[in-house]
Amino acid sequence: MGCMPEITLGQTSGMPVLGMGTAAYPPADVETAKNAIVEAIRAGYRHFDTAFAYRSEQPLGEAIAEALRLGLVKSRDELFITTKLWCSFCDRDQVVPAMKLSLQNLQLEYVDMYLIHWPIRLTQHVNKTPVPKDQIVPMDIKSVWEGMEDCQKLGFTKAIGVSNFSCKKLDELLSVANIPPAVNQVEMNPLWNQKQLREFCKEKGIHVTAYSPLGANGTKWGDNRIVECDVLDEIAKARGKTTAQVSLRWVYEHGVSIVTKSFNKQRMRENLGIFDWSLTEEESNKINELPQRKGVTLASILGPHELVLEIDAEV
Ligand SMILES: NC(=O)C1=CN([C@@H]2O[C@H](COP(=O)(O)OP(=O)(O)OC[C@H]3O[C@@H](n4cnc5c(N)ncnc54)[C@H](OP(=O)(O)O)[C@@H]3O)[C@@H](O)[C@H]2O)C=CC1
Ligand SMILES: O=C[C@H](O)[C@@H](O)[C@@H](O)[C@H](O)C(=O)O
Repeated sequence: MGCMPEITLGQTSGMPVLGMGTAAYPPADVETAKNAIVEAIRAGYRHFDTAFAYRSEQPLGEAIAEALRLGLVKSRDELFITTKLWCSFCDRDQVVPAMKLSLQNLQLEYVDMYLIHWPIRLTQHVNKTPVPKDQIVPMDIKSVWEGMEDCQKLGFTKAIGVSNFSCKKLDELLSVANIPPAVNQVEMNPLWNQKQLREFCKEKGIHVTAYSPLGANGTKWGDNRIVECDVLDEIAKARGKTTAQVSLRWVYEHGVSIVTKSFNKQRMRENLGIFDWSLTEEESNKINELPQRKGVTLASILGPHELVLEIDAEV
């Protein structure tokens, strides 16, 4: 697989640049998810991305316990774990309790990174989507961030950050934050290159993590336009790689970290094979010219409500 580089963010131990995502579609049962995660640890993954909303915290926790039992890792510190505050907890007094709930699901004493999942608040817990319009309200960034800072100060997480924040939302956050966000996790792949947001984050010292780097192939929030892209396919064939590897390598060469999900033994290994080769300038330029389109929208999750569409439209 080649040696996996790590990124140092504040007080965290190094974050392996490629992590395993755990948002499965169709949703995986606890046993399936747990077994896939143990397999990923066996294959060499040390960075895992979960969220309260994915219901994958419990299987991830069980997989970590199992990996420790099996001796696949010697201590929990060898793993980098990210989880996320769901929108229904985006209220000053609910942030620390939500963090504790996630730790309980994970059977862990701390996570390495805690992110605000989306810059919006839901007034109720919902099990069904689309969410009724009257339950979707703006999030008070200042007070929610105070709760996130509490989580870090209390030692529940090594670092805090955000996800799906636009330049505008980051500006708002930076103007009130005592601890600046370490990370902004956003969709990024050859068809949605996030040029503007990446430049903004670089200037402000915020590290970008790319999600859905394969276009979320086969899920309800993505499609096959990356893994079946002609331009990527041509490069892949010429280099003896797969379109997925070409996409992941292209994302990696932009200085960001990546979370990508596969619960398939062969594909999770395939996705690790991006560190012992590089794209030529000509290949990169070809990929850079691909027409852009945003894949993952909040509207596809919560419904096409005005506030949600506003968030989807911001870059
Ligand atoms: N912060 C946020 O709002 C969001 C965060 N995320 C996080 O990012 C992670 C990754 O993003 P995700 O949306 O899952 O999408 P990805 O782009 O990582 O694609 C995952 C899908 O592609 C398939 N796949 C994996 N490897 C290959 C391959 N080599 N060739 C072909 N198909 C492949 C997987 O199926 P299979 O398992 O069968 O291999 C899965 O269906 C998530 O799991 C989640 O942790 C995702 C969306 C939003
Ligand atoms: O059930 C669906 C999944 O949780 C999906 O909502 C996420 O992957 C999402 O795109 C995210 O916000 O992270």
